[in-house]
Amino acid sequence: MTVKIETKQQAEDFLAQYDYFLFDCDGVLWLGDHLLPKVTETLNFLKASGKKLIFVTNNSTKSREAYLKKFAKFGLTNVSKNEIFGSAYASAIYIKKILKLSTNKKIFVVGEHGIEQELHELGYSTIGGTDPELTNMPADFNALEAPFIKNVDPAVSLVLAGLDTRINYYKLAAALQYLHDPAVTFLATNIDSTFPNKGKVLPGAGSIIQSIAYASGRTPRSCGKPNQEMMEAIKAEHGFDPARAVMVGDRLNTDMKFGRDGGLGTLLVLTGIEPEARVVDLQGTEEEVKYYASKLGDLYELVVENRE
Ligand SMILES: O=C(O)[C@H](O)[C@H](O)COP(=O)(O)O
Ligand SMILES: [Mg+2]
Repeated sequence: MTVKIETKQQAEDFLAQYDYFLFDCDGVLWLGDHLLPKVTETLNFLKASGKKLIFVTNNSTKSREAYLKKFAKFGLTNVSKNEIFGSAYASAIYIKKILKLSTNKKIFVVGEHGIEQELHELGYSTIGGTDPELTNMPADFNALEAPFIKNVDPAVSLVLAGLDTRINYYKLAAALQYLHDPAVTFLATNIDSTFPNKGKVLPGAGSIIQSIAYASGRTPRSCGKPNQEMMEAIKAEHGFDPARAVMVGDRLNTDMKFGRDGGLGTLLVLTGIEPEARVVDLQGTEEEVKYYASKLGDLYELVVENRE
C-alpha cells in the first residue's frame, strides 16, 4: 500500500523508520538552478535530528567538487565530497575498478565538465567533451574535413556518453567514428530520457545517448541509477543497513527502482518527472513506491511548522 505523506503523524512515522536518507537531486532538491521550497530547511532539520544524508544524482554535468559548490550556493555548507555520488563519478569508478582500464588508454567523452573532471581525477586522459573544436561548430561545417572526424585517435579505447546541453552533429559524428570499432567500449553515465528544469521537461542524457546507440547499432552499459554497482559503491563507502535507509527521488525507473532493488524504502516526490496518477496506479504492483509526497519540503512544513 502506498502512503501519501500529508499529516504530521505520517511524516513523523516516516522519519522514525530511517537513519540514512539517499537524495536524488534534479527534481527533488532543485530544478536547474531553482531550489525547491523548504529544501535547505528540511535537510538541515534532518541533519540536526541525527540523520545521515547522501546525495545520489544521475546528472553527469557536474563533478562532486562542482556539486559541493552548488550545495554551498544554496546554503548547504555541511555536505562533504564523500556524501555525493554522481553518475560521472560512478562511471569513472566503474572504468577504474571494474573494467580496470589502463590510464595509458584515452577516453572519448560526449558530455560536460563533470565527466572530464571525474575521469581526470582518476588519472585518465580524455578527448572530445567540452573541447571548443567540437562545441563551436562552424556554420560551413564539413564533416569530411573536420579534425575529430578525419583524425581518429588510436589511443581511444572507450567512449563515455552523458548529458551534454551543447550537443551537436559534430559530437555525435565524432563519437560514432570510435564506435565503428567493436573493440572500443561504449559506456553511458545514465538512462534518463528527460531532464526536469524549472517548469520544463527537457531531453535527458538517455535521449542523447540513444542517438549515438542507434547510429552505431550498439547498446551502452549504463553506470548510474538504477545500476546496483552504484548502490554497492555507496554501501562500501558508508556501510548502512538498507532496512534503515530510504531513497528519495522523482523518477520511477531510476530512483525508485534503485532504492527498491537495493532493499531500501522509497519516497517519491511530485516536483520532478512523475505525475501523481502514475504513482497511484502502481499500487499493488512490484513497482509500487512505499511513500510519496507533493514535495520534499512537506516533511519540514508538517513536522516543524505544524502545517495543517
Ligand atoms: O538527463 C539527465 O542526465 C537526468 O535527467 C538528470 O540529470 C537526472 O539527475 P537526477 O534526477 O538523478 O539528480
Ligand atoms: Mg531526479
